[in-house]
Amino acid sequence: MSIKTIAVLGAGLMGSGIAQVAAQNGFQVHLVDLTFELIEKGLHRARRSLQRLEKAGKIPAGSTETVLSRIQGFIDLEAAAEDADLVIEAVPENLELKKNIFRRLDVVCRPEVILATNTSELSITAIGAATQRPDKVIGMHWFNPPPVMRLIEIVIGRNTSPETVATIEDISQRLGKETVRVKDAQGFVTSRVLAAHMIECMRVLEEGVASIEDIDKAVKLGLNYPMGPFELADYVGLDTMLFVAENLTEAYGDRFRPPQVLRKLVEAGHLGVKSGKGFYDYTKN
Ligand SMILES: C[C@H](O)CC(=O)SCCNC(=O)CCNC(=O)[C@H](O)C(C)(C)COP(=O)(O)OP(=O)(O)OC[C@H]1O[C@@H](n2cnc3c(N)ncnc32)[C@H](O)[C@@H]1OP(=O)(O)O
Ligand SMILES: NC(=O)c1ccc[n+]([C@@H]2O[C@H](COP(=O)([O-])OP(=O)(O)OC[C@H]3O[C@@H](n4cnc5c(N)ncnc54)[C@H](O)[C@@H]3O)[C@@H](O)[C@H]2O)c1
Repeated sequence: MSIKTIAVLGAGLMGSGIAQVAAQNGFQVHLVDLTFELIEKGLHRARRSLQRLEKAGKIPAGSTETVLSRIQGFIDLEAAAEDADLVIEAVPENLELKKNIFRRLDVVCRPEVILATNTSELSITAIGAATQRPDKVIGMHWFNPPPVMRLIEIVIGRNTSPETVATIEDISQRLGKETVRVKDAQGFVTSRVLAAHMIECMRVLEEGVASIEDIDKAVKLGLNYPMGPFELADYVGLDTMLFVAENLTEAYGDRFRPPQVLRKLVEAGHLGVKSGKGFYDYTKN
């Protein structure tokens, strides 16, 4: 099947970036969120990113608006998905929400359409089981920011077919990304390893070993990571990191138990860059 139109569900941090990358590579995109205001916010993020790429000469001069014109906003999931050739879901990290959405997609999408999820760590097999096409359900795990990060982690559910894997590898390549194949184990490779690193850094903070700023500086300059753990947690979203840590704890035990400092920030509504405050305060500049 030739893939021309991609429906992207969720216009948040990830969905807006995924929609942008798809549009940059010539696909028509149906971008879905709960309100047109949220879709506008996502398109604004994509516009700013495209302008950066244009300024750096990474996309042709004047192409920002052409790329954006390939993205159409929808608040009706069924209307967005019914003529899509591929669906990529990027709604919040909640298994029941994702299963419910996949159930609805299964009713409305043509039988041959692949349904991919950008989940950070939830079970692809469980999401697939909510549909009558588990062979066409797959994890397509992108990284933040999607226009810059080079990898898509392809997560193969228990019933995902080899044809589905091959099609998603091909599409990922057409989107300019490298891929790795990973089994459907909680946290896959990247979220499990990242969470272990971040949680240990939060424990170091809680034990009073060093300040937020000095832990970030140590990891950046001493270990050569592009961002310190607290900068990165704020960037990814503290709510997402808490969901990931809770689910990893259920799968692997106490070593992933979410530190209090993370839980309290989320309870206070401080979700990182997207809410204006997290480990750092972004409202000051
Ligand atoms: C939890 C989930 O399931 C999985 C995840 O997503 S885990 C998180 C994965 N992501 C990471 O680990 C990100 C770590 N950080 C980084 O790689 C880098 O800090 C970064 C790429 C975000 C920014 O790079 P950095 O050098 O720190 O800053 P900056 O100079 O602003 O950006 C570098 C280049 O990227 C570009 N860039 C950064 N963000 C961009 C965006 N959103 N859109 C377009 N271009 C962007 C900049 O314009 C710049 O381009 P240039 O080299 O041509 O000037
Ligand atoms: N933030 C990251 O760094 C990152 C990286 C890789 C994967 N992920 C995963 O991607 C997914 C989305 O994360 P995010 O950071 O973009 O979250 P986000 O909160 O920024 O965006 C989620 C969007 O989905 C929308 N939404 C909620 N219910 C919806 C529905 N029923 N239909 C359509 N849209 C709906 C929300 O309004 C919101 O705009 C999660 O599964 C997350 O684990 C996140």
